[in-house]
Amino acid sequence: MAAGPGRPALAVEGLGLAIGGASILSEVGFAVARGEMLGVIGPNGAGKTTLFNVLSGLARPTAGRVLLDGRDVTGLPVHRRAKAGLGRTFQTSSLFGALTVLENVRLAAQARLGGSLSVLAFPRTHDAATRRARERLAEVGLADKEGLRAQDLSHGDKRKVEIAMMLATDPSVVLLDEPMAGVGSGDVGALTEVIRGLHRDRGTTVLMVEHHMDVVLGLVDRVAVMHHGRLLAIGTPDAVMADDTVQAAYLGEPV
Ligand SMILES: Nc1ncnc2c1ncn2[C@@H]1O[C@H](COP(=O)(O)OP(=O)(O)OP(=O)(O)O)[C@@H](O)[C@H]1O
Repeated sequence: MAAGPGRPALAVEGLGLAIGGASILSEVGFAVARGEMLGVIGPNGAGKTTLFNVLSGLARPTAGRVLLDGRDVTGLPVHRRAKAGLGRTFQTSSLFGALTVLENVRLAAQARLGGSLSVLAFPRTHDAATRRARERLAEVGLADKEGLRAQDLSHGDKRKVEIAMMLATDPSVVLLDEPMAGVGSGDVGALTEVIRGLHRDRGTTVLMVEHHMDVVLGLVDRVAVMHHGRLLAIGTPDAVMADDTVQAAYLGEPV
């Protein structure tokens, strides 16, 4: 299939993942429109992180397909999907603590711009990467913290650096895995606004796993509810939260 404006930014069809006889994901299918923000929620162990692993290429599904802008990327490794425009942040911090904020983001920018081992080309790439890193840090509101060591930041600011690193790779679709995990209540509002900006100002397509229901429901266009490795429901926050099967899943009743 060729890429085109009417095509979903990301789609999955009949996704399944079985490990040692256990079915971790089963018949998961949905499509995310360009510029849409989709929340992925569900009780612990529902398969949300595994779904993100399959989307980003860390895990290979045993059934089904992943389509990025209409292109079948199911067989592509992580770095090829990243090159095709898929960005991801993780539940746990992926920063180099001893490096500064700017150095962390510059590394991501350099990876995108293509490093060169030539001593003649290096200064040029380095300058371009520094410029790009500073732009992305400004976008997430951390311009004044570029010289701090990453390990000295609050959890909320670390998450913002991770988002800046992801943005430095120019993704068109981003996967945010529990961006609020470990973030103090005082930082949740600012981080929520950074994520809202990704969507509103950049038009980035965003999929976000998050346990903070108030954050998810206040941000997203639609919510997908996972339960026992299956897609239980998908729709607007109001419709999904009014769904009896979703209520039952959260109360631990059989659905
Ligand atoms: N490599 C694996 N081998 C065996 N079981 C696995 C593997 N990866 C995940 N699982 C199991 O699959 C299920 C789904 O796990 P997953 O981490 O995707 O859930 P989750 O919805 O992200 O949970 P949480 O909200 O707690 O992060 C769990 O029961 C988990 O133990």
